[in-house]
Amino acid sequence: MIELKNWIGGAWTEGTGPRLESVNPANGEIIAAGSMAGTDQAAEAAEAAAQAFGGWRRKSYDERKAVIERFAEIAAERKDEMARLIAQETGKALWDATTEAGGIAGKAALAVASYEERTPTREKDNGQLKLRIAHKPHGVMVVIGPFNFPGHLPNGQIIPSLLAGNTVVFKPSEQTPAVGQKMCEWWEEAGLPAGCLNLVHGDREVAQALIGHEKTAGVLFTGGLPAGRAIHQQLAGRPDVMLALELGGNNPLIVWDVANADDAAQIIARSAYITSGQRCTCARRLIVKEGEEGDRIIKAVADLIPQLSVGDPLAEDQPFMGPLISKESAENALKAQEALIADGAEPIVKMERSPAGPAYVTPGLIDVTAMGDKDPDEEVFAPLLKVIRVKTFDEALDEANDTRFGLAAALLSDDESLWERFAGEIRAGIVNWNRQTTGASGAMPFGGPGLSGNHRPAGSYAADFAAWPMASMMSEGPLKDDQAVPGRKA
Ligand SMILES: NC(=O)C1=CN([C@@H]2O[C@H](COP(=O)(O)OP(=O)(O)OC[C@H]3O[C@@H](n4cnc5c(N)ncnc54)[C@H](O)[C@@H]3O)[C@@H](O)[C@H]2O)C=CC1
Ligand SMILES: O=C(O)CCC(=O)N[C@@H](CCC(=O)O)C(=O)O
Repeated sequence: MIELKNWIGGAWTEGTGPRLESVNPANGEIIAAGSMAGTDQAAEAAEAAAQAFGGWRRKSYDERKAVIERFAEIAAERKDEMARLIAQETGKALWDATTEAGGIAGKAALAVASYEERTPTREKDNGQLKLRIAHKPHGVMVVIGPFNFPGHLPNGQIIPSLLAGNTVVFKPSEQTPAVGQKMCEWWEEAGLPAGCLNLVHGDREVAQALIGHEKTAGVLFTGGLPAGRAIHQQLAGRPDVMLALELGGNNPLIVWDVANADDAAQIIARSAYITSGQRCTCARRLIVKEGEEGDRIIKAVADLIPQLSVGDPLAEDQPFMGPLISKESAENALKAQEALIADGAEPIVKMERSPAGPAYVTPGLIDVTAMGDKDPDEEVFAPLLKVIRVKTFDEALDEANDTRFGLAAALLSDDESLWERFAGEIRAGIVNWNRQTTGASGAMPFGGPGLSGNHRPAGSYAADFAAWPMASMMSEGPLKDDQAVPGRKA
């Protein structure tokens, strides 16, 4: 079993808070245990990061980049070890966890490219003056991670932060602390100076202590809307703190004028059911044409569902998907489905408990057309896809945009002119044509409008929230005031 420890100022320290256990949702085994940090230890971590800031920001960009590249080499060498740990801790199928582990290693090169494209120092001459735009680190960045991508997503905030010269306190999700700890061990091995990255384990109380600490200059959060809102409220009146919120979605997928229903069904399944529906980019609403075409698409998805195997994430014969993160999460998802049915939804393929174990559910497909406005605009973080039938493409667009969120959307269509209309009118940050809603590219921004965040996208735009711009006008040569001012006597 992995012993959970906090990493504060370069020292691995026992937590003084409540006991923390990380449970493998596939079989209920405890895979890691220890204690959460006390709130005093959270404060120590923020102080350690503040102390390390001066030394780290004064290192040259190339020196910082070298440490980050060493971390990436370790992550690439140990990808399989990380993939196994991710699979055990999250319940993701090993093939899925392997993709995440590969993303951890790949982030360094992407972040370097983004930094150099978006926030390098630039100078230009306007004839009389030199103009310079430089970028400065904020200071101590608090990174609060989710369970569903416990490595890749916080890593996508830690690396750009460090590259820009910030120092970091990282609090992984209490449901997946071991993956976060493993990444910190690799940073230590890569030679990151003490205090530049600190790890504190804990729940909301520890997060709140970090967010409210006087030395905290930025909060980079990935998680659900309720927690994102609470953080936004905690920081009300603190415009000096950089806040980047990467929240959930209620993502639409329109299928319109498609000849090949079976191929469409494969893409729909990858959008809705990958990672057991536990991706913020998962499609939640399938919008189809009323009548024969819609029926054909729905039938193709319903026929595909029994072929999507659900089982042990580490089985030799890999399943399509593993369990949800916990038994409670499975129970909540089934309750959400029952509430929809009670309010008029018609199950096409019911999401069911799986015999594989209490955290497992099977993919579900449910027609909510008759519910109209009674269909709640909420994210159900599970493999449940709602079907909505509409008459026209205009109605499909209106339906797709009828959400408070705005993270991801996709159109499956053989008609390019529909794609151009979709791209022009859809309100979402990640918008694809004939591709699944999931599996975003790290070479592009990652985030969206509405309640999916606060307009601080991650991905390649993480460079922007990792640094602030400084604009300078520079006049070379000996000081001479040669600017005429009206009303000044010579
Ligand atoms: N837009 C994006 O980039 C992504 C968004 N997500 C969203 O994350 C959610 C799933 O992840 P979960 O781990 O269940 O999210 P969560 O919101 O329950 O927890 C995320 C983190 O927030 C902390 N936390 C919880 N309440 C808090 C509070 N009041 N103040 C401060 N911190 C608090 C937790 O300890 C955890 O570390 C889904 O809603 C999903 O859509 C997940 C991945 C990517
Ligand atoms: O920042 C990046 O490198 C790209 C973001 C990314 O990998 N997104 C994943 C998972 C995020 C989630 O849905 O929870 C995706 O688009 O599938």
